[in-house]
Amino acid sequence: MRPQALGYSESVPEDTPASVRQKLIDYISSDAVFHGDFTLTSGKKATYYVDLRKVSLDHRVAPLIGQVMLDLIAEVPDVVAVGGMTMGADPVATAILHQGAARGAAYDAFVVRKEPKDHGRGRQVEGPELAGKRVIVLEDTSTTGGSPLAAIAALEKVGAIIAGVAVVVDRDTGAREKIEAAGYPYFAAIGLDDLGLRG
Ligand SMILES: O=P(O)(O)OC[C@H]1O[C@H](OP(=O)(O)OP(=O)(O)O)[C@H](O)[C@@H]1O
Ligand SMILES: O=C(O)c1cc(=O)[nH]c(=O)[nH]1
Repeated sequence: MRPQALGYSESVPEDTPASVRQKLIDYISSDAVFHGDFTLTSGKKATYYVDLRKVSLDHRVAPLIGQVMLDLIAEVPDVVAVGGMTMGADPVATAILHQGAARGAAYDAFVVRKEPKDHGRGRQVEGPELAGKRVIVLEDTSTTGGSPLAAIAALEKVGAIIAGVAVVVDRDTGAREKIEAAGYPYFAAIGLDDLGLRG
């Protein structure tokens, strides 16, 4: 509720999608960008690393991620579930699930294991049954696009229909091109220019 005592309720700004996205960019810039020499999952070398786990597991920032990602995928029709390759995608998926529920949007979440489980039910995709269902594959940070393509292979094996790939931070190093060339729409919430990381 807005404070009545101010007497100028018109001037108390609501959060807008743009202001929420800017808050997220600020948190990522201050808490999740590390400079140095890094080896990436693809084996490539890099001079900075976006450790999105630092913010996707932070109670102040996870709700912002959920809201920004909901806005990013809002126009993709008939999507019933979101998720991706564990573990970077996992907190992003649950943020969407919870923020979506708060908005009345019914997205379930799923987790794709890096390898099928070698006991129990032997599943690689955990969560709801996805055969014949449209899903969005999530990524926290995307470099080559190899991880979402591996997640897609596992999802298609269980009959899911891929409606697109949505990433929080895109490093602009070929993931979009690779995903689109494979025939999937690619959505990115935040890029190098937003984070002041472009060359
Ligand atoms: O676009 P790509 O070249 O596939 O690289 C990006 C992937 O690398 C990171 O995961 P990582 O493999 O470090 O695993 P983790 O999420 O389990 O930490 C990140 O979370 C992405 O999933
Ligand atoms: O390519 C990667 O492995 C990678 C890059 C990055 O900036 N952040 C991350 O979590 N993974």
